Amino acid sequence: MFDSQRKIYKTVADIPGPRSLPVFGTRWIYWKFGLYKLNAVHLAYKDMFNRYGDIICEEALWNIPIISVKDRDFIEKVLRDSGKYPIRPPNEVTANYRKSRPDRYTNTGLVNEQGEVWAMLRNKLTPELTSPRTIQRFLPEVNQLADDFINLISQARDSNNVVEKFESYCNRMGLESTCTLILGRRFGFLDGEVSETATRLADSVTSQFRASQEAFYGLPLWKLIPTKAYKEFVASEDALYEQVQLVDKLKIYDSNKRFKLFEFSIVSEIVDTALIDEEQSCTDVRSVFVSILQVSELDNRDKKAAIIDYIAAGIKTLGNTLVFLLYLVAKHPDVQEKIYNEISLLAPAGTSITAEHLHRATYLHACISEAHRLLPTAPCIARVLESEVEYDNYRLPSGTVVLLHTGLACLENKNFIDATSYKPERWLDDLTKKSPFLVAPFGCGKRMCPGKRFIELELQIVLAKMVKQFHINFEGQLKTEFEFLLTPSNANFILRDRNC
Ligand code: HEM
Repeated sequence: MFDSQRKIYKTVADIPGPRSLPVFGTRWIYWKFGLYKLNAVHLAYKDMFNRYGDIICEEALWNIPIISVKDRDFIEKVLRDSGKYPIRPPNEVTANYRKSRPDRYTNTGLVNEQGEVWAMLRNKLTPELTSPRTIQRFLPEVNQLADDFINLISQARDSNNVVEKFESYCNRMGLESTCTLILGRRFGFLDGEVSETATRLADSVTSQFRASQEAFYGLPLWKLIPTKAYKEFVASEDALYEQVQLVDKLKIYDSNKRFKLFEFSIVSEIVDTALIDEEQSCTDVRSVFVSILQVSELDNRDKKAAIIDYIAAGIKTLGNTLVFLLYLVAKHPDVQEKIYNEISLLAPAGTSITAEHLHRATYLHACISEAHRLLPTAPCIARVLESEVEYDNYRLPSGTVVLLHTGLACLENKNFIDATSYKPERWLDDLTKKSPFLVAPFGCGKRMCPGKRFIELELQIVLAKMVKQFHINFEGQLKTEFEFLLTPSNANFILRDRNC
């Protein structure tokens, strides 16, 4: 095609990719006899980029194009140029289900909404969660969570110091930490016995991610009939909802330190009481919960939906990220010793980790950034283009869905020297620090993850305490699957006490 200056340009239809079928598009590649497996979508993209080059076109049902890119400049341009309301394609299963339940939801929630409704939810629901003050206040609680986690995995070791299925313990940590952050109290998910609630919640979140995976990469048959995946999704949404219903009966202290039964119907009274209580205690961890209850402009249904979304967004993301970080550290004993030396100097044995220690633990930070670069839980950022973008002589019109493969771009030697090696030292160099659009484990811009600060704190404290307590080992290679997130499976860690 030509533009007004007779310059030749190519369109979306010219972008290479797997063969497309009428109506079904390229979704056949994940069918039973297709080229790739649905639980290994991350490997499929690696292969497709090798076959077709740096830009690929897949087609969803009704031949709707989805463009995948791993070029650094393209990624940067799309993320940098996003406007007032950046559009992330919604999770269709969640959005459809929520629209069918007006008794429970007035909108599709912060994760899935767009435009002014999204901006309103973001404005009302996230300031407390993203505030550095909230995170500082949470520090003693995170120290305690990390101690309880270490206690749990110490007990879980067999006689050879092996913890089998380590990822299940990390998911329990994700569950306990996120619920503590969002609901303001401990739930006991790190106690020795796995409670039925913990199992149900963790299973619900796994089902949600699996259903999202099938909805996005498979055929959306669930729009016609309730498929197995769809039924599982509905059951998981119900389980999460019921869990939040329990919160309606949460006991919290009133200003005279007496227990009070919390009901959503008397929100304002409880909020007032809780607020007085907040002011009296600087170690209180209920501020996020209270801030959600406090938004007078929001319907109670929106408050419950926000709690559900936060819990669902936090559990597995944190669990997976923790496994990846500890795996990379386990595979690099030299790195582990450097962390140990740094932390032992800053926070000698028996002392809690403070904000000051963390501020000065530059090597610890570098180890975490490098793990995000090499094994990111969310290896791709999705956007809908808000205006036309030109790339390599292609013109992509506004409205095109693009998948920005930051995870794969991070593994390219043209973007990072010796890109596939775990080298935390690279983060001590100022040049590497200037890669905010490539190493973006929490996304970018106005739609960036509001849980980022909390997760960063949690990862720093858990890593520091784990390395202080154990020599961490891992035999062989970590297996990963793709469940809308990069997910570890059957991870067996060897944890030897340092003081033995
Ligand atoms: C290691 C843990 C986590 C990772 C890797 C992670 C990653 C992400 C990513 C990549 C996005 C998309 C950002 C974008 O499109 O630019 C996102 C969005 C989001 N995350 Fe997280 N997340 C984590 C933990 C959490 C936690 C603990 C919470 C809540 C307490 C949370 C709540 C959310 C919400 C509500 C959104 C949607 C924000 C919006 O669209 O405005 N996440 N997260």
